[in-house]
Amino acid sequence: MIEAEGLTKRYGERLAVDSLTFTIRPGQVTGFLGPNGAGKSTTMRMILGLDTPSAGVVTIDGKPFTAMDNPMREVGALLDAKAIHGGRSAYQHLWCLAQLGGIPKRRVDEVLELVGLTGVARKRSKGFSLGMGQRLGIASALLGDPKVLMFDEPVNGLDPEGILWIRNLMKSLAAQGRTVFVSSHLMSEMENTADHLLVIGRGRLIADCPVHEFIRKNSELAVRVRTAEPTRLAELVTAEGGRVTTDGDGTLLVTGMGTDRIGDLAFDHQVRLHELAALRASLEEAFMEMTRDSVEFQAAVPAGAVAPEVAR
Ligand SMILES: Nc1ncnc2c1ncn2[C@@H]1O[C@H](COP(=O)(O)OP(=O)(O)OP(=O)(O)O)[C@@H](O)[C@H]1O
Repeated sequence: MIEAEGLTKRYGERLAVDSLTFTIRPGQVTGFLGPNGAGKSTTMRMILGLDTPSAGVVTIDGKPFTAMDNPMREVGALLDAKAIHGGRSAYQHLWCLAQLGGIPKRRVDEVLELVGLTGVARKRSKGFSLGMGQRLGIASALLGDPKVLMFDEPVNGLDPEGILWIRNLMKSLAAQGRTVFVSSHLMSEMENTADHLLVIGRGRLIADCPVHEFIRKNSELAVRVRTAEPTRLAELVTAEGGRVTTDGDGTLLVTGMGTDRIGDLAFDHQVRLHELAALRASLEEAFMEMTRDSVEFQAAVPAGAVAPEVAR
């Protein structure tokens, strides 16, 4: 478990992390979301004792990182996958770390196997692809078999297969009862990986809730309706307080009214329906909506097509 209380980091005039209080619980994947510059890496560095808080405290299983006897066995982290000596092989890199942490040699083979690098373990890591580098970074984090794991943007630049692999790994680590804390600015990725979300913007806590609750609270439900009589149904829905927009082929998009009510209305007035589907905004949309005011670098974004999903 990771617990922060009033965690604050100031760089001169800049308040990078602003009085964050949160608890990251074991047994689930907690996604750490925020736009660029929100303070995610700074927070993670403070958890790992790599940065000193200007105020507040953060502990891992009740202790500050700096007070741990053998940190490698208690917490594993992937902060910067490139922080590896290119002249060394994956095996040498892990064996050096293992010796520092008093970890037996067989564990090096175990983690190499776990991340799928056994076949290239003796090759110099200089020739590693981004994905292999990430795998090696993850192997280092897992070396001490720690209960707490932190990954800063682990899927950055990975191909779909690598992303899927990391996603499944996070979930299985959480299912083993570990605390898994992972930062990302890929909302769609968190939607598929995380159980719980911590959202920050400009260093401040914006949300701390389960993923499904985040979506429910931050996205308006819309309903897509296809009918042989769009004009008539639109009138009926509007008369009952719903809001209707139409697209070119006569499909209605209704907000402010759920599928049950629309279906009943259609039935009562004998309007034939061809499709009635609840849509919800993706996490991406909910996140952008929520952090709209806290984005450090705003760019003009063209009004994009909504890519809603059918509600589960
Ligand atoms: N060593 C530093 N000195 C001065 N300012 C810093 C330092 N490290 C971070 N900052 C500033 O603190 C703020 C938070 O940065 P941080 O890297 O923690 O954000 P982030 O959420 O991880 O962003 P990104 O997604 O872009 O990595 C930014 O405005 C950044 O410029």
